[in-house]
Amino acid sequence: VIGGSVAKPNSWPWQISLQYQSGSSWYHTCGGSLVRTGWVMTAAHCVDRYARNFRVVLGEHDLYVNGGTEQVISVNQIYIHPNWNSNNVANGYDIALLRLSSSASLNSYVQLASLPPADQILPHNNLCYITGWGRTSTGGSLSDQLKEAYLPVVDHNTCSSGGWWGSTVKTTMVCAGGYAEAGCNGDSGGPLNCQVNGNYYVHGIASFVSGLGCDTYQKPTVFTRVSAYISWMDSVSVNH
Ligand SMILES: CC(C)c1ccc(NC(=O)[C@@H]2CCCN2C(=O)[C@H](CCCC[NH3+])NC(=O)C(F)(F)F)cc1
Repeated sequence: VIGGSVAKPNSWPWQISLQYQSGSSWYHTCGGSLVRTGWVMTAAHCVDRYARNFRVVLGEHDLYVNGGTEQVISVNQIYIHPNWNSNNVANGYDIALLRLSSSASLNSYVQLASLPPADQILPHNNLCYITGWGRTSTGGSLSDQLKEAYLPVVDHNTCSSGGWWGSTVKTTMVCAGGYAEAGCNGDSGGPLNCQVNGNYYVHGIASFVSGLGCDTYQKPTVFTRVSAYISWMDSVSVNH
């Protein structure tokens, strides 16, 4: 996350750290959201590479400090959207569901995300926050502690216009961005937390930013629009 500030610990209790094993160590690679006690929602591009060992850390704040609130659960199965094409993130479908090997215990540090109703579209400038442990500057290092940044919605009309993202952005995506705030590598898969009638809902899954830099002018962070995939998620979790 570029800009913003360190989040109050566990104030986004559905945020998870998706980690992969290399040798005997584990590394943060993406964010994600707990959507059922046994299911995590993340980006397809986070898990579409060669078979890796993944684990999910819930109740996390500082990646390098054991705060005593963490729950570490291994990933049993990965369900990537069937239409996802790793060679073309502009197509959309950058969404995956991870089946956990055991159920998370819900408490004040670990809670389920609220998902929006199917097909809900938020208005321009709707209040949202991106959260994540991603790079704090383009080419910089990951954040040790979970960060949050104010990222108001940029409506499709604006986001898909010339000078902005143009036709790269589809209606199955949500754009959000200030001018100094943005998602960055390592925030992928994490939530765009949007306030609707006083409650926060996960409306986006961090998908891509400009290859020219995470906070490039008129290239707001692009998220998978969660409300476009409610029925797909229901069908996966009901059948598995
Ligand atoms: C749509 C197409 C023209 C396109 C547009 C932007 C990109 N951006 C990028 O690839 C930049 C550079 C490093 C990682 N990155 C990203 O945008 C990465 C992974 C994208 C996955 C693409 N296979 N995503 C993120 O950093 C984010 F925003 F989710 F936190 C890639 C492709």
